Amino acid sequence: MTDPDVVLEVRDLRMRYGTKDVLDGVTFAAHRGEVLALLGPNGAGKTTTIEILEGFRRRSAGHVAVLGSDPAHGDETWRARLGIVLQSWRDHGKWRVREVLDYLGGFYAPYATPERPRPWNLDELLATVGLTEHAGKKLRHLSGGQRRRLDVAIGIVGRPELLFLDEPTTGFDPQARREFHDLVHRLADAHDTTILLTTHDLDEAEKLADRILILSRGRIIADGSADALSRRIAGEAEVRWTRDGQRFVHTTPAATKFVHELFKQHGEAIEDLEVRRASLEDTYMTLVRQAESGQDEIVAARFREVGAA
Ligand SMILES: Nc1ncnc2c1ncn2[C@@H]1O[C@H](COP(=O)(O)OP(=O)(O)OP(=O)(O)O)[C@@H](O)[C@H]1O
Repeated sequence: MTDPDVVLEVRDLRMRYGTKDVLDGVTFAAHRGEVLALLGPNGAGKTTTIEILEGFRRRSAGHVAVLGSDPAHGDETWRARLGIVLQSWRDHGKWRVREVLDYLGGFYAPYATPERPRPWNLDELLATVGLTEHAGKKLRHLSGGQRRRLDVAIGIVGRPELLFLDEPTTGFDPQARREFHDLVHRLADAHDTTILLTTHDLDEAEKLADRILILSRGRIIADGSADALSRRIAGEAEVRWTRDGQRFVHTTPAATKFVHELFKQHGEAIEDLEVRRASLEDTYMTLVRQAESGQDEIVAARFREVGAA
């Protein structure tokens, strides 16, 4: 029987453009309320994957179920349960923010349920994405960041159960980025929305995602929390300290024990102590480099270990 908590199920997904295999057996699943970040180098196939899941692109082979349906045959009711924020959205510059949201929101009204009133209340939505004071502005007068906030508002106006975000924070200033991160957490925690996002900002992925998926050479080469990936793959921490004006660096898998010994030996002579675990960026670079240099077997074995953790 299918698990109703599984919102996305992708098994052995393949995509070929001409003679080029872009997706070569992609497999992963997402559960209700989970936030997944899909990472990978330029051209890895992230947008292709997302477009297949959205029903905008026909896959070459493999099994895909999105909210229980095959996206290649998704009907209107199915589509109304999805939210999509594309990399860019072209439209009429003379429209005003409030009008666009009101107009698009209207399409979702027939699909309202007691648990999910649709569309989102307009004033609440404008406040949620920080566009209240720009509600009367024409689209062509919005700044890049305001435009991106509107893209997000368009993506969530129908209160989606599953939201796709393709590089959502491009052009956001630090405050808008932080507000957007809070919104993603709220959508996942309070509204039980499952979110699949792509980003090249690893710091953002680490902050937002419950799970990180790394796509490289047509396959998922890692799937796990940022913490689990960095612990299982990079394993070691770097300890830095100063003693008598001299700087020291030591790499160890047992940082706490090492620091304890260090203090036992040198006590207060230790200054500027720092313990640094491998960041998601270190992990990402290691994994992608291994995959690209053809060490897929090692990567796959480690992936299985992480998966089993
Ligand atoms: N319609 C198409 N026809 C032929 N090749 C395509 C088509 N769309 C994408 N590709 C190729 O497929 C590969 C994957 O592209 P895709 O846009 O999915 O990658 P991406 O991971 O989203 O990249 P980026 O990080 O640069 O956005 C690229 O090599 C691209 O050139």
